[in-house]
Amino acid sequence: MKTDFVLYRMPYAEQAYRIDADTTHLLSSAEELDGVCGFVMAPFQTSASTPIVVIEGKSVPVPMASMPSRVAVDEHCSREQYASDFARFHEAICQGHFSKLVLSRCASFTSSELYCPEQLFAEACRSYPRMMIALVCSEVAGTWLMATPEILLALDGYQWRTMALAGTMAWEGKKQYEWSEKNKKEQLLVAHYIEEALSTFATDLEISEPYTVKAGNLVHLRSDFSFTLDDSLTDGNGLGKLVDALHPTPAVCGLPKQEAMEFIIANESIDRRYYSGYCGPWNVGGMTALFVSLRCMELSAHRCVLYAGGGLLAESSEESEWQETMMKMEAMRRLCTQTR
Ligand SMILES: C=C(O[C@@H]1C=C(C(=O)O)C=C[C@H]1O)C(=O)O
Repeated sequence: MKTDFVLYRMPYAEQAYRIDADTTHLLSSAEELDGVCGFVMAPFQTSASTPIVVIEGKSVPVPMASMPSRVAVDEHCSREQYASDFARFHEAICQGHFSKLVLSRCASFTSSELYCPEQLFAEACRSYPRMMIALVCSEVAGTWLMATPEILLALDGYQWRTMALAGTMAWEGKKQYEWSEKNKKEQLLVAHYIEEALSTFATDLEISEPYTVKAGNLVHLRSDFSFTLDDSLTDGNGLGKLVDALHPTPAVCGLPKQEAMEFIIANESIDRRYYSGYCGPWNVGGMTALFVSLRCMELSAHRCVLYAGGGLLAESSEESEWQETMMKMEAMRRLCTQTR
């Protein structure tokens, strides 16, 4: 049996690390995270077939693999399916059941040549220096590569951090970006949700004004949250509850949360699996940094399945939401269709 492993690299860092599993924990809820340490990869919704995977072992620095070789690819995706999903989601919002829902889709690429996950990881690190890059290879969950800009929960010294990231436009160089009311509203809904979710856990909460951040070929609107937590929480009792209170935020799910999650699972054509879950080191050598699993793909020998979604409000249009998912897939598409 192959050993599970993970390669990961923090935003702005040069060095990547590898953990080969001494043990892989399979958890059925975030509350079980208390007391374990290792690299975590959690799904959108935990189930028997998609448990929370924690790869525990020694984290060691690794050199980068060389460039990927030439691959020939083909795209398969269904616009009709997306359009009918959009119609269902949009109607539920317009009927007043939800103030926001995130609709996602996937696209698959096949190659006549084998994909080498370690090479794709190295290329992602080079291409996206500001993102957290992770390659998780797990017997149970499969092989996933992500290049994500979104922190779910991270510890910085004594300060805990999270962010409300939403609203998307194409990056067009350094300039003043004008955000539409729809984008501002989408981001504000996420920020309010996070503030509420943190209210029973956090003290000294500070929230920044929303500002524009670059993420690969895109820009988003982001506001930062920093706070302290009671020692009793950080001593390993209840931090999992905080993760549960945050995940899934309306940046990937919707409002109201529980109903939105049920609606998505029942009405979205794709099975999200680990896309829009979270991943990152959890108490590994003192480091805890969980990121939302976005801009990701699942890899098999000759095939990549890319995932992307976007927040829908009553004023959303199908064409512009589709374009947004195309732009969001671009970061991973570039990697798996590389022809150098
Ligand atoms: C859902 C995704 O991204 C999230 C949704 C965004 C949006 O709707 O504008 C922006 C950033 C992310 O929080 C994705 O990349 O698949």
